[in-house]
Amino acid sequence: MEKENAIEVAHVQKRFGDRVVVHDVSFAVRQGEVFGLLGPNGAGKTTTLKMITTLLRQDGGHITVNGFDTLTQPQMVRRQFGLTGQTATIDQDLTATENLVIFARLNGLSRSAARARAAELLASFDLTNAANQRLSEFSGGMRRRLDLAVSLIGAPSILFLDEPTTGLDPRTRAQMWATIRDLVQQGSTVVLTTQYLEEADQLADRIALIDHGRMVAVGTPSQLKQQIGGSRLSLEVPAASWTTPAQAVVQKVLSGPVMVEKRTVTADLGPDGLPAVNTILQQLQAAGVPLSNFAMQEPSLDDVFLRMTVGKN
Ligand SMILES: Nc1ncnc2c1ncn2[C@@H]1O[C@H](COP(=O)(O)OP(=O)(O)OP(=O)(O)O)[C@@H](O)[C@H]1O
Repeated sequence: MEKENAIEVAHVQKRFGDRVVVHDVSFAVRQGEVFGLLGPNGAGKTTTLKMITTLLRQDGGHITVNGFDTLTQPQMVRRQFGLTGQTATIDQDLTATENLVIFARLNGLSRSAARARAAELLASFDLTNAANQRLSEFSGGMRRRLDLAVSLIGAPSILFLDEPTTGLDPRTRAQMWATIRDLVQQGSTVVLTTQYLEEADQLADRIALIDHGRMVAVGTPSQLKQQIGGSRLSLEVPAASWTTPAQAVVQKVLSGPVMVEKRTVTADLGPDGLPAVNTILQQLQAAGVPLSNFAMQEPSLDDVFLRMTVGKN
C-alpha cells in the first residue's frame, strides 16, 4: 500500500514587503525518508522550513504535515515534529540532565518519567558521562547532540534539522550522520537543510534544490546527477600525437562535445552510458590507439549545485 506523505507543500509563496522570496514551491516528503532542502545562501530554505513548522504563514498555497493544515490546524501540526537549530532555548547554566528534564516536563511527562527519558536520551547520544556537566562547558559537537536529543523528547514522527552539522569537525559530523541514520532506521521522517553537498549526498534519499525562492530540481542524488549529463568519460593516451585519433573515435560515438587537454580526452556520456563506452573501446582498439588511463566519473552533487543554481545576486 502506498504510504501517506508526511509533508505536502503545494504552490507555496512568501513575500517580505514587496519582495517575493519563495515562488510557487511544491514538493512532498514521504514517510520514513530523509528529504534534503539544498540551495545557496538566501535561496529560501529557512523560510520554507519556517512555513512548514508554522513559525511563518505563507501568502499563497497550502502545506500539510501528517495531513494537518499549517494555517488552520497549527497546534496539531506542531505536535507532529521536533525541531533542532534552536540551541538558544537551552539554558547554558544548567546541566545536560536538567535541560532535558525541563523539556520533558514541558512535554507533559511526570517528574520520574522525565528523568528516565533524559537518561535514555543521554545514553543514546553518548552523553551519559556529561550528564551533570553544565552546557557552558560543552563542546560544539556535544551541544549539537544535546540539541538533537532535546528535539526527540516528545518522540516526534518528523524531525526538522536546520543545518545540523554546521561548524562541526569531520569526526563529529560523521557521528551526527550516524545518529541521524539510526533515527531514520527507527522510522522517523527527517527534513534537513544543509549547505554541505556531501551531507545531502550521504543522508538524503531525495533532495529539493532551491535557488532564488524557486525549485530548480527534485530527485534522488543520482537522478539529479543524471539530469546534468550522466557520467563523464576520460581517456588518457601515452603521447600527445594520439589525442587527435582518440578524439575522432569518441566524437564518432558520442553526440556531445569532446574536450582535449594535454594527453586526456574527456566527454559526457549522456544517456548512451555503458554501451557507448564499449563501442569506444572497441573502436580505439580497431584503430590501434593505445590508452595509458581510462576512467568513468559520476558527476558530484557539487557539479549539480554549480550548474543548476545561480546563488546570491
Ligand atoms: N524576516 C524577513 N524579512 C525580510 N526578508 C527576509 C526575512 N527572512 C528572510 N528574508 C530574506 O529572504 C530570503 C531567503 O532567506 P532564507 O533565510 O530563507 O534563505 P536560506 O536559503 O535559508 O539561506 P541561508 O543558507 O543563508 O540560511 C533572503 O534574501 C533573506 O534576506
